[in-house]
Amino acid sequence: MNRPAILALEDGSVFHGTAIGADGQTSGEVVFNTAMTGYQEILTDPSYTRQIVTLTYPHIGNTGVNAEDVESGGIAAAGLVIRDLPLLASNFRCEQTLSDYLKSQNVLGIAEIDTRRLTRILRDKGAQNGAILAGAEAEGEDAVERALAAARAFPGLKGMDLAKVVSCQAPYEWSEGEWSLGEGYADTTQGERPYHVVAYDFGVKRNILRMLASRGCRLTVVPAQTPAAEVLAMNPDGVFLANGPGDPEPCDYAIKAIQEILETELPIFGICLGHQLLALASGAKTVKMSHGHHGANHPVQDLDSGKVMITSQNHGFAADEASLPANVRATHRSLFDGTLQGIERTDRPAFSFQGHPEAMPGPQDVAPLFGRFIEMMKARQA
Ligand SMILES: NC(=O)CC[C@H](N)C(=O)O
Repeated sequence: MNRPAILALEDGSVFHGTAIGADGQTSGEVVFNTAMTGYQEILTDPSYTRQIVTLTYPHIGNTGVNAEDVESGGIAAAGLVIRDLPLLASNFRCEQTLSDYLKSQNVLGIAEIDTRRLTRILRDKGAQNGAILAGAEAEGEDAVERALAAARAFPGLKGMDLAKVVSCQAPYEWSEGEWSLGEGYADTTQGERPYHVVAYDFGVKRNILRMLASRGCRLTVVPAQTPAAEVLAMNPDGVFLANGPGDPEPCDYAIKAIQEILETELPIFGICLGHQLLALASGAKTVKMSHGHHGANHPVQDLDSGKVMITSQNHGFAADEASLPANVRATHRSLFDGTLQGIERTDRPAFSFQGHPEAMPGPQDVAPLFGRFIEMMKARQA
């Protein structure tokens, strides 16, 4: 039996479809992601907290879901919007259908709407606040009115500090990710990983931790509001600033901590929200973008080499290149809209990237940035 669902946007657009997840109501900022694969990683990326994600690829759910392809402990997105849910989920790793997965985590989803029309609205007008009603909530003459009211009641992500909401509550150690010293070493897998990295958890994706661990990092993941003094007392070789949801600007605790860590000579590497926070801590400004970047095929240019990389992206805010102070250099730029994609401090061993070098989902072109962080720690140890 099909259950009804409604998606409403703050601009008054209304879509009628079928409920594929839990019944009830949800609201958030509606964004579109153009990646063709990775729906499970997208749903569980904490950076999507309070965002309703529509996927432009039309068939979503073909391979079902499994317990491994997750970027956090559960679904973080506020809702899912798709064109078509296949009748059958089929893959040797499939443990559950996408629909059962959404229901089991009490997350709403809507299918059988014109996602091309929706995407054009978001592209032309910018990301919209929106709401989904599903099941009994979507029935009755006043359902559309209630959906529009819920969409307009969402306050918007600007000014919203979500990093401290999704962050871990207590520090923990991370070692998942195969590590070896590499070719040429007799003993490739034994012994202690050589670099101790403290990672600020603003909503960290697990594949970032895996990629650091597999390059020789022992990781201590700490809550977003951990003061710099506590981090420095752990005597790290480097500090990592994670991705995360919401607006970077209100994260004053993180900006202050990063400023204090910048006073030392510790290597710092930031990804996405971590990049925006490094920019803010260095005196630059961030801005809300129109519809942001969410996809796995975004061309980004390395400004030093001229090389163009295909990258994975998920952000709705950006550090403003025009606001960079003299001791911050632009290192990367988006070839889609010219926005800033990477920075480095000229006076400190600190750099950051706006897109996702860990690329889950996505291409691996930017993965060497992890190696750059390792080289900085190696240089400091020497
Ligand atoms: N993936 C991220 O870290 C996103 C950063 C920030 N929340 C933004 O939307 O721009």
